[in-house]
Amino acid sequence: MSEQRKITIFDTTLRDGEQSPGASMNIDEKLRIAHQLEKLNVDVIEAGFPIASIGDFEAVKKIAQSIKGPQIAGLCRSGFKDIDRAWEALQYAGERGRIHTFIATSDIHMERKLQMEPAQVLEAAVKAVEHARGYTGNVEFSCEDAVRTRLPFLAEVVEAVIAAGATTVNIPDTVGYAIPFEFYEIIKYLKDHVKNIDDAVISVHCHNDLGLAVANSLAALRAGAGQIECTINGIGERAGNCSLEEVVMALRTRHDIMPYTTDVNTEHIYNASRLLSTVTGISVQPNKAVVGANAFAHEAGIHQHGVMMDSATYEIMTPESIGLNRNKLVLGKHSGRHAFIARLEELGYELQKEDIERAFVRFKALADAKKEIFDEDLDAIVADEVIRVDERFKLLQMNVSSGSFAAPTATMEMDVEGERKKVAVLGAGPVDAAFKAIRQLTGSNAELRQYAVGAITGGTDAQGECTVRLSEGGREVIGQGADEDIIVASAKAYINALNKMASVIERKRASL
Ligand SMILES: CC(=O)SCCNC(=O)CCNC(=O)[C@H](O)C(C)(C)COP(=O)(O)OP(=O)(O)OC[C@H]1O[C@@H](n2cnc3c(N)ncnc32)[C@H](O)[C@@H]1OP(=O)(O)O
Ligand SMILES: CC(C)C(=O)C(=O)O
Repeated sequence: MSEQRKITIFDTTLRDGEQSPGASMNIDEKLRIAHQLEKLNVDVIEAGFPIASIGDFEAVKKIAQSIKGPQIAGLCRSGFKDIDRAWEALQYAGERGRIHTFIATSDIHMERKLQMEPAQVLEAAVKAVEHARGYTGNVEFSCEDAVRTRLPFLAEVVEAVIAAGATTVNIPDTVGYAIPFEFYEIIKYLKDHVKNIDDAVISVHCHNDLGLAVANSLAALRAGAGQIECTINGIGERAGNCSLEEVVMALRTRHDIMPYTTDVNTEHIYNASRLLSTVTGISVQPNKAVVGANAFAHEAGIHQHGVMMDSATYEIMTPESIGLNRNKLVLGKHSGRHAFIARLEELGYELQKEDIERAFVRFKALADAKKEIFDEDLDAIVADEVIRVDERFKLLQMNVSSGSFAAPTATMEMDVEGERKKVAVLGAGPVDAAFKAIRQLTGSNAELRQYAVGAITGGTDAQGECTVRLSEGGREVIGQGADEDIIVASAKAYINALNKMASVIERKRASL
């Protein structure tokens, strides 16, 4: 096996990940995720795009102030205004602050989008890097749409930005077009043709439009790349990015043929995945590699028999290696605060005393209605009682009558921006009546794009979990809610989505 190489893990969940439709996070939510990334021990956290909005600027600043350990990056276009704004937020991370500036280099992007000549793009790239170097010695430059860029021009840009002071040069597959052999050749070409290539770390940033983001990233390492950009659960623009958990676990599991290491504490992967789903409302598909609900489940008799004899017969990694701990205390109505707090801590939640108390009261109420409380129930409780408390619209109480005889009616009482309001409304069904009542009370015109209901765990006493996707003025948000009563869960999800929409609109308005 050739020499060991440490790979830099650059997490962009809070920037490219946030570009997933509906994944917008507020400042507190971003900070919560950043703390989890700190526990994972990623090398770099890309915290946002500071010039995009006041909210994003504040989030990057707060993360730069609070997170110790990982470097903090902020994205900016090649214009000086973007770079200045990025550093204004990143300066709080001191030497750990990284300016990440970019411009597209493919013919289609230069001609059709930027309407710039290649020479102008080259000049803008060099000037951006030089300007960023005026602030920090930690500058990353990305050639957007590198995979569709003519290779001699790509090499020219890479050489020029390294000469200008870029310490990391990123080669993104912006549209997820590459296949592994080809991506290997692109990185190899740069290694062979760029004179000063060893003066910078070569990074890759792969999108998943063909489902090849992880494979392409691994191929690039073989050709000499030293940094992988990735996101938790693979979220990101369109089909998403290279998934952190997949690429890191591939490196750990197949270390026999890939002599590369990372510093990621993989035991925090499962909690990171769950926390992100809870915060964004974007759940993980059951068959998702590494973190899906079925990733360590065995259905077929032959498999079950094998696993009973030796789990390695059908498991190529252990659940414990990603922090999925099967040996846990069973929580139920006879459990006390000690076991409850211990479980929350195992799940990665660090809560204030008063948050724990509120969550515990809700836990006891749920445990009265339900035999066993699962981790997913605890996630829903934390989401409702801790993560979503500072909201503009709150459900106070509701009652819905429905059936095959009387017209479905929802009576709803809400706190709307500090004012107690009540209404009774008829609907085509109970959910329709509840949603109409919420719309009347909040005055919202958002369009309902998707409504889904499921059970958090098995059994008829399971909590119902609802997901609601709303759109308004071209913006899309996802809301989630959970409750033993699925109509109440639906109302909570709708209200959660309205709160997210309000905060997205407010952040955008503040930045204009
Ligand atoms: C591949 C990626 O993922 S890149 C990151 C994508 N992420 C985002 O876009 C999210 C954040 N973006 C935003 O909030 C907004 O797009 C802003 C604040 C950056 C810009 O908003 P606006 O000024 O309204 O411009 P808009 O988004 O409509 O158009 C983009 C402008 O940036 C220019 N541009 C695009 N990329 C670059 C670049 N790398 N360097 C310089 N200019 C660029 C475009 O040519 C266009 O310029 P124009 O306004 O002179 O025509
Ligand atoms: C700005 C770059 C890194 C990017 O997100 C992309 O090209 O997909």
